[in-house]
Amino acid sequence: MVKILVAGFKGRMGHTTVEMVLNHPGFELVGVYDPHSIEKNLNEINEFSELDVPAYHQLSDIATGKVEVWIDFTSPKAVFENVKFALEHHISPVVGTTGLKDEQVAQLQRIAKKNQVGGLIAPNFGISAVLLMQFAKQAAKYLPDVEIIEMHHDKKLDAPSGTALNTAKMIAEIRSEHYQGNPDETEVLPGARGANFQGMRIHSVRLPGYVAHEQVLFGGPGEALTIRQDSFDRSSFMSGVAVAVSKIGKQHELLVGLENLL
Ligand SMILES: NC(=O)C1=CN([C@@H]2O[C@H](COP(=O)(O)OP(=O)(O)OC[C@H]3O[C@@H](n4cnc5c(N)ncnc54)[C@H](O)[C@@H]3O)[C@@H](O)[C@H]2O)C=CC1
Ligand SMILES: O=C(O)C1=N[C@H](C(=O)O)C[C@H](O)C1
Repeated sequence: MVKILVAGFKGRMGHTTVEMVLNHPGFELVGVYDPHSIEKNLNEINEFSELDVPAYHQLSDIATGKVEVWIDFTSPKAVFENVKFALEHHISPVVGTTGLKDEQVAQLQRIAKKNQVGGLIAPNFGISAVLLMQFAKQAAKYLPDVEIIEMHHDKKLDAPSGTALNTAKMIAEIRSEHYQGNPDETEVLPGARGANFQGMRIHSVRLPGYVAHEQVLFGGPGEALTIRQDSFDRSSFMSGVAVAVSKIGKQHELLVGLENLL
């Protein structure tokens, strides 16, 4: 049994993850963490009243010796400290939280190496999104003019989404940086052309009712290609999280991208 702590357990993803862990025959939930929660035990929540799982509110209270894998669905402000804490206590992080800066990821990778701990940061655990990113990278080789539209629920904190930014980074591995659009264009309303990543424009939509969706649009002379993925429900992320938890114990470095474990 893999012994797991879920950080951010009161949130949308954290709650879905707690249910997945409890229903998985190979996983054991040994703790939950959320400094903004009031419960001391998960059994104080009605649907989990039969369980006995300690709920922690500060990092220093966590019984680290009992935890093998730290699943993190928290917030862009919290994730760095959480993952650093896990790595320094020889706990493998499986991180879905977005918003880490490149230099923070590099620092965490150094800490993982020093402590010989494996881990994964995945901008998206949904297989449709993993495939979209790979297909987009392939397409950009032939159609290098690209714009990304990501659409999310209106409670999301970061923009652009981690998936959109990662899509742009993957495309940038094979696309040379260049300006797209008319060099003389003006934004009549500031921001109209979206964020700019090496000339690729990224547009972020936030609307109630949406979960997580992305379109990558390619245009060439006389033709266009659109690649789209939709997560209609947060269960779409759970098989990816489960795969990562099952495989992470065999790793000795901090990986980025679920494709590294598929
Ligand atoms: N990689 C993936 O496949 C996915 C990633 N995400 C990402 O996961 C993160 C969480 O998303 P949601 O669940 O929608 O957010 P949410 O706002 O519903 O939940 C976040 C939870 O984290 C808690 N929290 C805040 N600071 C904390 C800390 N220091 N330690 C532990 N918990 C803390 C909050 O109290 C809250 O309960 C976001 O960054 C989002 O982009 C979301 C869906 C899929
Ligand atoms: O906040 C979300 O909901 C999601 N966040 C991730 C991201 O920023 O890409 C993954 C997915 O899009 C859902």
